[in-house]
Amino acid sequence: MTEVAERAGRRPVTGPDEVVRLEAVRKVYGGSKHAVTALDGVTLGFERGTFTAVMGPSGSGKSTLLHCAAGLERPASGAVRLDGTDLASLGERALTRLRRERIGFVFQAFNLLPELTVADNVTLPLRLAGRRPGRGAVDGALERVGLGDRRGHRPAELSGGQQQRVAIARALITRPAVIFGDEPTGALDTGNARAVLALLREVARDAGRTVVMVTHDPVAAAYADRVVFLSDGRVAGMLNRPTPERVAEWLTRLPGEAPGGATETVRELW
Ligand SMILES: Nc1ncnc2c1ncn2[C@@H]1O[C@H](COP(=O)(O)OP(=O)(O)OP(=O)(O)O)[C@@H](O)[C@H]1O
Repeated sequence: MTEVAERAGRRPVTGPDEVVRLEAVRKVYGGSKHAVTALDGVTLGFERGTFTAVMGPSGSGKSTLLHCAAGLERPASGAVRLDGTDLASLGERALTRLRRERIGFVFQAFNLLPELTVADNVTLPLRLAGRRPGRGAVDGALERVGLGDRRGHRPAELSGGQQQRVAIARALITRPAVIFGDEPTGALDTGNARAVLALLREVARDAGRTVVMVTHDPVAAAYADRVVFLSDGRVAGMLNRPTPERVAEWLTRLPGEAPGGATETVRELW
């Protein structure tokens, strides 16, 4: 753990092609009496076209990390850069605009509007941003997620997996710099979860998007290029080219000290 933190301190301020960079981010909830340190000095970069899974025990700070990286919450100290912009330099309106235009979100509960068609759900972020969606863009996004023939359907007429794919098409429509997923497969059965994970991987590899996903599931995490492990609000380690077995092994070591293998994987990265 210490090794990661120390090495993180020596890293350059921005990496080669990092779309998102957190630098010594601390986030504290509550007042002085009941303060909870959700993030305790997280330094981390996410490179363009990569798929990262964020894992760790309940309460380790995964959602808080996502929220700070996406500008949904402001850190107590430290910095977040997204697509070249220091989020602290933006006021609320500019931050909202940046979120709409540069970030896609995929949540466990698909968050589709039931009264809108699939096509209208997908184009919602563009319309909220005052842009007029072209038919080609909508069809392209729906075809990418394998739902080209469902544009006129309502969410209730689709399976959970299909609804999540609509949510991914909606996340893609603005051509965002980064897509954040908070347990995107948490409500899906195995088959649908696999399809959604394969799609997220494809979105990173083929479409060059940067995907960051919080998950509790080692099998889901193994679809990513890299797993970041959090423990007590800190980066406890990282694993490149994860397999479900190695991820599970890592999880059993958290939040305690990570011996042998941890050092080996830390070396892989730094
Ligand atoms: N709005 C809040 N107010 C007070 N404390 C909070 C708030 N949000 C999170 N926390 C606390 O911050 C810590 C980190 O929470 P976070 O939700 O980021 O963890 P997590 O790893 O995503 O957990 P889980 O896997 O259970 O979703 C926890 O101790 C949590 O109780």
